[in-house]
Amino acid sequence: MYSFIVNKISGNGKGLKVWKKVEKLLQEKQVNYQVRFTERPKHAIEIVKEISSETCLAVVAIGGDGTIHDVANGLIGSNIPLGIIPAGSGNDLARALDIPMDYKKALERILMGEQRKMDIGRINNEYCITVTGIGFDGKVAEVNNASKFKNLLNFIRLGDLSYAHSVLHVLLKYRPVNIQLKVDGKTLTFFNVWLIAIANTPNYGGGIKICPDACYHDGLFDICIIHSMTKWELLRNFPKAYKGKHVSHPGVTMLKGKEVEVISEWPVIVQSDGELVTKTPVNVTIQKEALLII
Ligand SMILES: Nc1ncnc2c1ncn2[C@@H]1O[C@H](COP(=O)(O)OP(=O)(O)OP(=O)(O)O)[C@@H](O)[C@H]1O
Repeated sequence: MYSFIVNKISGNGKGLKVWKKVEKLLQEKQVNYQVRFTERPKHAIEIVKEISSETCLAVVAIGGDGTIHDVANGLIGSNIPLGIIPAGSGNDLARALDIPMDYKKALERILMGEQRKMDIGRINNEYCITVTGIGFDGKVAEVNNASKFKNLLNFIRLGDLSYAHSVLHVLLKYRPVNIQLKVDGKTLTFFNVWLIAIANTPNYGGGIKICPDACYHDGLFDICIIHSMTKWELLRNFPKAYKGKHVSHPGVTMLKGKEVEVISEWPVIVQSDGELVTKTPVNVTIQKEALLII
């Protein structure tokens, strides 16, 4: 039996539209399934906990990265594989795992049953699947999640642009902060830090390649620190990040590590998979091959 978890409102209603088409296909193919719809943030975690690992072949999330974040947080430690049918605004995890954006192809792949293992990040008692962003992009996630403009862009099928719109909005007011970073026990200090991205997969924000070399099964985070740049420089270099070309700028430091601790001059927002998680200080550790993907 396949258990589907659908966030109807992901991608501004795309979740429900995709589910209706998927359900038709499942019936045509006579696949044994059950479905639950999420009713609120974090509800998917509770739903997953009610699923029996004895009868379940896979839990399939239909939604965006926030939905997958919740489903995966329920699945860790269960040995049930996670299937993904993208239906969000950004779909960065699907992109990183080469999961087709087309629901038919994504479903076919799930039904084929080939499994792979992926690393995940742990922050306190929460798990991060793609990228943990600290500082500027934590604030951007906060603004983006509350944005009405995101819904409008989704409606006209330009959902990928909503993150860029929120970036410009936050840029006007954000103040960079001095940060102490401990990577695998080594302490480093950075001044005027805009953001720190701790990445298991390369992209976030609808295709921004913040850590272009991040690999989901190497047991390491790729870490990007953007510091000592003026607002103007940040703005000018932002488009380059869509191709991962920002990394050669002197204000960009790239590191790798298994455990990252961030202490900042004042508390700044931490987001994981686009969801607000906590504020600094924060400790993020890699959990090698902790999630099965189908
Ligand atoms: N019924 C619901 N009502 C309100 N929020 C919900 C509901 N079900 C799930 N959520 C929350 O909706 C948020 C957004 O979902 P999701 O990230 O999947 O879509 P998205 O933002 O359109 O896509 P992406 O993250 O790929 O840009 C998540 O935080 C999720 O927990």
